[in-house]
Amino acid sequence: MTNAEELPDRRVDLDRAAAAVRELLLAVGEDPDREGLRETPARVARAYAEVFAGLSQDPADVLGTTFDIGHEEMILVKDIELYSTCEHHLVPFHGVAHVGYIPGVDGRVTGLSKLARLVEVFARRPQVQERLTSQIADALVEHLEPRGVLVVVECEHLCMSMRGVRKPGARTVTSAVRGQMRDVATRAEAMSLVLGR
Ligand SMILES: Nc1nc2c(ncn2[C@@H]2O[C@H](COP(=O)(O)OP(=O)(O)OP(=O)(O)O)[C@@H](O)[C@H]2O)c(=O)[nH]1
Ligand SMILES: [Zn+2]
Repeated sequence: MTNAEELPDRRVDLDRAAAAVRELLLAVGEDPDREGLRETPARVARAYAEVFAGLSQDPADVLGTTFDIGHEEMILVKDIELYSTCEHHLVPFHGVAHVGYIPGVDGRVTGLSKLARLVEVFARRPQVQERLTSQIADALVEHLEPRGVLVVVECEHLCMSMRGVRKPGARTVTSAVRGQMRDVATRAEAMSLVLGR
């Protein structure tokens, strides 16, 4: 995938989503026609369109803007807040991503905000945290051709907090390391920057 035109049209079907939410309310024993719920199916459909907007976004568009500043050392943006949706239970998981890379031989970099936008593209989809982490890393490898990439994601999963095992506060940490970031010393430097709050 190189540009938005090549993506299938995956914009959310609002009417279909609203009908499904109405069915869900009926299934749990609610009355979707009572005053407080009357607008809820349409409202939830719009909310889902926002929460899953990443399905119709292409990381190539986000990382299309690069500039050559000849910087060859590590660049790390940390504590990028994220909200995603667990694909198993369709409830949120939220936390932070730390995204770092070492530019390629040409020293080309992307704008710092683009790293946060890249996180959004993949977070706003039904996800598991491991895939979210590796997709961010692999998109950077594909589009920036950097020497190395490190992505660390730390999240609390509401499916573990509000239901199921009910362990609020448990945080899941995942990482994806590519290229020169695999070197022990480089990785240690990146991790010390991530952990140094
Ligand atoms: N590896 C991984 N697991 C996840 C993620 N989000 C949710 N899960 C887990 O997915 C699993 C689904 O397990 P199932 O046994 O099929 O579903 P369940 O009966 O609802 O499981 P419980 O949550 O243990 O009640 C659970 O253990 C969740 O904690 C994620 O991002 N990565
Ligand atoms: Zn879950």
